[in-house]
Amino acid sequence: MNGRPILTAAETRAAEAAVFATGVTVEQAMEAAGGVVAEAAWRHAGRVPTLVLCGPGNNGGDGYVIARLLKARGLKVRVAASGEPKTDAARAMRARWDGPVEPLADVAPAPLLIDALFGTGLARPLDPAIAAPLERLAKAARLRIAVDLPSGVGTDDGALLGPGIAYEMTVALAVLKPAHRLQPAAALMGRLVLGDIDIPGASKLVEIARPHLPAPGPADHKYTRGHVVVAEGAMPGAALLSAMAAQRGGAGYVTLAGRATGQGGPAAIVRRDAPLGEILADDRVGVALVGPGLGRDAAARALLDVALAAGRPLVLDADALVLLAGSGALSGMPILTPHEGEFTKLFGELPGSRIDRARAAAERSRAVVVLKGPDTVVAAPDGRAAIAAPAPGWLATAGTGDVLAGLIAANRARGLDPFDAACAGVWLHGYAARLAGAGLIADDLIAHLPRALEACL
Ligand SMILES: NC(=O)C1=CN([C@@H]2O[C@H](COP(=O)(O)OP(=O)(O)OC[C@H]3O[C@@H](n4cnc5c(N)ncnc54)[C@H](O)[C@@H]3O)[C@@H](O)[C@H]2O)[C@H](O)CC1
Ligand SMILES: [K+]
Repeated sequence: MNGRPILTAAETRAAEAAVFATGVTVEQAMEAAGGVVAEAAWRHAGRVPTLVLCGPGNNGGDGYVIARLLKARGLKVRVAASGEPKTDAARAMRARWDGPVEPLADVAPAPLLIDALFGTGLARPLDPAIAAPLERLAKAARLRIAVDLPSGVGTDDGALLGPGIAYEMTVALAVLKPAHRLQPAAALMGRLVLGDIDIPGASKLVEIARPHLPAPGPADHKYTRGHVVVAEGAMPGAALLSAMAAQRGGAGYVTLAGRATGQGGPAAIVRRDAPLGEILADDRVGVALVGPGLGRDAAARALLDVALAAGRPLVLDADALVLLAGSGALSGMPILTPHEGEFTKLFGELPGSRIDRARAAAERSRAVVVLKGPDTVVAAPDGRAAIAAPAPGWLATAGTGDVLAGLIAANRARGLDPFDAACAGVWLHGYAARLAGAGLIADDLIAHLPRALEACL
């Protein structure tokens, strides 16, 4: 799978254990971890008086190493701890720290705060006796750096288990964890740096990577590049946005068909008033996109039924998802693109993290599920899943979902597998949003798609 692996706390421990089984010691891994964080802190903050907060586990162990290494570089470093170290490796690192260790409760702040209280081992919400001084010291500092994770977030679900402090930098150790990309935790990370400590991790969960989308070759023509048919329903503006996004997103041929309610848009988009079933009977149709502006009435239902029966690759969005509520497994592995509200209507209240929920929904529906949001998750029925890197909050505006559906449709029509097509669409969408910048509207995203595509050649 493309993209940086993301490992849960248990998977990270298993990856560490596999390395320890080869003869590497925990102390060596901890020295390496402390080394990468000290280096990153030095490069980020320079010669700044520093306070390192150490917890009871191996995250705290990393903290004692960081304190020693920064002190060796000539920094003024103080250490405060929430208690005595509880692991052998952390005790060993505590013993190698030659300065005092102050109690957390009443320690004075410093301009740089390094938080090594808890990492992947946090098992429950932070006690106020730890959360209160952490918050006080973070507020008084000028710069805040988190070791592996901000203390007080759920590693696997990104939940808030502490004061929700925003850091300037987080140094993820060995691999990314779900909390680095899942909200609300992801918003606290600041600059996210991956600290390589030579512990390889493989996972069925990755960060969505820039896709490779080669330019059309000499043998390509409009149909090999992908023919996207977008169903036009009650609100034709939404379908037009999807159609334009599919077109600028690389599709060779885009047709609007269905209720023939719309007008306007580029002359290169073909409008047909033949019955949708007749149009989808053409085996050169690469994908049918149904849902944006579809409506929820009998006519909408009829269009959806025609598309479901046509046997073409499908992308189902918006109203189509609401109409699908209560249906079981779907055939042909369609791509479903619900936001939270549509997801709940479609699948009910599922337990677990956004990743767990998207995976369960994908398995149940036999579809690729794109659970949209500030931390979009893509999941396939075979367990593959991917999380998008943070995209600009400016995407929270009308029509951007229609653009995403069109982009995913274009990538599916060009022949990508449903999971890869969904990931490619999400990546292009986020990248186009960064190019479009502050105050973007959905139409601006479409205007920036050619440059986003160029980045993938
Ligand atoms: N990824 C790697 O290869 C390496 C990671 N390292 C660092 O180790 C931590 C994980 O260490 P671990 O000891 O498993 O967990 P923590 O330090 O996060 O904390 C466990 C410790 O805390 C207690 N505890 C849990 N929740 C609470 C709470 N709410 N209040 C109080 N105490 C709590 C628990 O009982 C334990 O005693 C990882 O993040 C990296 O930073 C290593 O350096 C090796 C390489
Ligand atoms: K931490």
